[in-house]
Amino acid sequence: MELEAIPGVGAKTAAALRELDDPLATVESGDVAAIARAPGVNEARAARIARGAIRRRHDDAGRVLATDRAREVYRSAIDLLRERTVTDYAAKRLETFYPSASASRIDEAQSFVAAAMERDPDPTVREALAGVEPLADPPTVRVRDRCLASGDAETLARAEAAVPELSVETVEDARDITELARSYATVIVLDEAFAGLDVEGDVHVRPDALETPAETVPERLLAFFAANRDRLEAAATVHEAAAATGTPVSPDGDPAADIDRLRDALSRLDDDGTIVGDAELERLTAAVDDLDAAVSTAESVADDRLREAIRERDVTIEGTDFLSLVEQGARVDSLLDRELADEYDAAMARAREHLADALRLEPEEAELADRVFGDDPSFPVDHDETAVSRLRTELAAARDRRAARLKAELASDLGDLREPVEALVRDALELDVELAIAAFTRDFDCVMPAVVDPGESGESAVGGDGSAADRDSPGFRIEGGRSPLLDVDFADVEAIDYAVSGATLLSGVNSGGKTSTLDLVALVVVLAQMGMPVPAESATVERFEEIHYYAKSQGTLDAGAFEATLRDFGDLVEGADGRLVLVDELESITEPGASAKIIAGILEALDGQNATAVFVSHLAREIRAAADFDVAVDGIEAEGLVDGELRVNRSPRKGHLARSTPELIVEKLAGDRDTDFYAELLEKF
Ligand SMILES: Nc1ncnc2c1ncn2[C@@H]1O[C@H](COP(=O)(O)OP(=O)(O)OP(=O)(O)O)[C@@H](O)[C@H]1O
Repeated sequence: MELEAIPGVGAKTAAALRELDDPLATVESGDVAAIARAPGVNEARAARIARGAIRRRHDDAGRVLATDRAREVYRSAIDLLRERTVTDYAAKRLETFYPSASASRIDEAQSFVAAAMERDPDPTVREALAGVEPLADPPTVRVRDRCLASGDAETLARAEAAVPELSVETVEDARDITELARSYATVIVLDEAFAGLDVEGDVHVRPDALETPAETVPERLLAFFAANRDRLEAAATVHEAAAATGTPVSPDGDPAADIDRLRDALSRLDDDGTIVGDAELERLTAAVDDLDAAVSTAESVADDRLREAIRERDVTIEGTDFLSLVEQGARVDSLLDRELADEYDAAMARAREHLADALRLEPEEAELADRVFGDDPSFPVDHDETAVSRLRTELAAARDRRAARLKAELASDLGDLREPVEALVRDALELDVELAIAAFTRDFDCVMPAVVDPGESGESAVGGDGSAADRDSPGFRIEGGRSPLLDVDFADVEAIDYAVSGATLLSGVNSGGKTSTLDLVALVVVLAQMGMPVPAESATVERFEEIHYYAKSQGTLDAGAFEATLRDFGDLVEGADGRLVLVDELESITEPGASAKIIAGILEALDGQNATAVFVSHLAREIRAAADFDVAVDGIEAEGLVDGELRVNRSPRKGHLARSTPELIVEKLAGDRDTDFYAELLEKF
């Protein structure tokens, strides 16, 4: 499949996606973080691309959300889910769920979601998730003591692209290589032709060096793991915490990467990509760093020793010595040599001992250190700078060799973990998606709905009453539905039952819950077609082609807006099969008489088709009168007035025109007051 075949992916986006390792597989995986690694593609865009790929896979070109209000309900659904995520990744990944009209897409989403619903949103796991993020590629590290060399232009170009960390040098002959070996600690020659070359320095002929980056530049892997240490440790903790709750992240129980090995490798790595925890490397590093200070302390130690020895001795100078001192400018050192030879030797031994101890030198290193304090007596004691410098060079070389070996070893350990840790982190992030769905399920007492085929006649979601059952469209049936979108605490939301097949009016008292019922129906259908659980005890919904939800208009429309609205409905009733139409008080757009006629006309047009429609209206009686067919009416009934407050049964009653609020009040007054006026008024209703 071509990338451009994915809905929403144009030539520019496709070019950006081609920068990914395996663009098609990445886009198909739905891994929003991986898609967002393409240049210029942020996570929101990545979610849209992933959604496009899903649509493409399921041949799902339709747009189920057909109106602004329907799209708002979807946003609310997504927000309720997203609020339950811990990571940004999961929040974005949830956006790849959309209400679909494709049975295969809904099945696919439902099977993922059904497993997610079983998860336990354990607080320790959620806490650990806070530190998990998609793995980042650290900036390229520059390694200055190693270079690649080749005599072939094509190999040089490949080397530059494959190993940007190292300098790439052109060489023509062994002389060039010898020259390079003077400037770089290590030279890696890429041409087979130089095999067997004998030049001085650390020169390797490795034609496969570009294919084995872990050996050529272990720094790359080390930098990757160092930069991602916190994320990796957090992901490891997620896996451990999830396993401890008895519900491991991966279905087969084993994390994608060996966590003990990962933790061990990370403990050997510093945040800047250097090696830690190796006593020998630490010894050598400290020895190089402390060398000057240790030499100077060793001198003081020897001086103290000599000073003490001299102070305690009576030195007898023979006349000839005294004369030679005075006449020939001979130095006291020569006297020291003769008179205090033993003490001088002891002081020097003390200095050497101190140096070896302070720097924790190994015997062969100590031999070099011995030369720092030679046999020429002097007071104060002096050191041999050349010997110090040799010692420094030897120690630094040993340190660098050790570091290089450890880096190579660690990189080879980490090399095996490079791929698995990607999966380790992705699984942890995916777990967050699942836990959000599990939390949503628990918080709103959700069930997995049945989503039935529009063409399944006799499978009506409504059934039960004859009129509805013989329709082709199953419509929806919700039992014990409780909307989380209400302005009351979820605990206080009253459960409602409602089922509709075909077109119906929904009447009822003011504030009885008509709008809330439409919201609940829309939310349940949107969630069901996303493959998500719904807030109800049970629900069966038709797999609708489109959801048209019109919110109540904020007042009478002017002529232009009215005409536009009417045209919308004109389009809506054309080919309305498979559509869910929810309309809230359409009468508010114009004067009541005209409204009733318009609503009656729309219902008539819908009635002949396999559409499911609920029109909330206070004009049910007038609409019925204006319609040429028997309009179905449901009603949210007030059970009565208690202390001036309506007591409502929130579940709409099927085939029932509910009394309006004014009618209820007149009825109450007719009962309370002893005048004919209210009784006569009541008869008019
Ligand atoms: N199922 C319910 N459980 C608890 N409270 C509810 C429920 N349904 C509605 N309510 C409460 O009733 C209020 C009014 O509901 P809603 O706006 O849906 O009524 P309505 O019938 O559309 O009113 P109107 O006829 O004035 O447009 C809501 O704001 C909410 O506080």
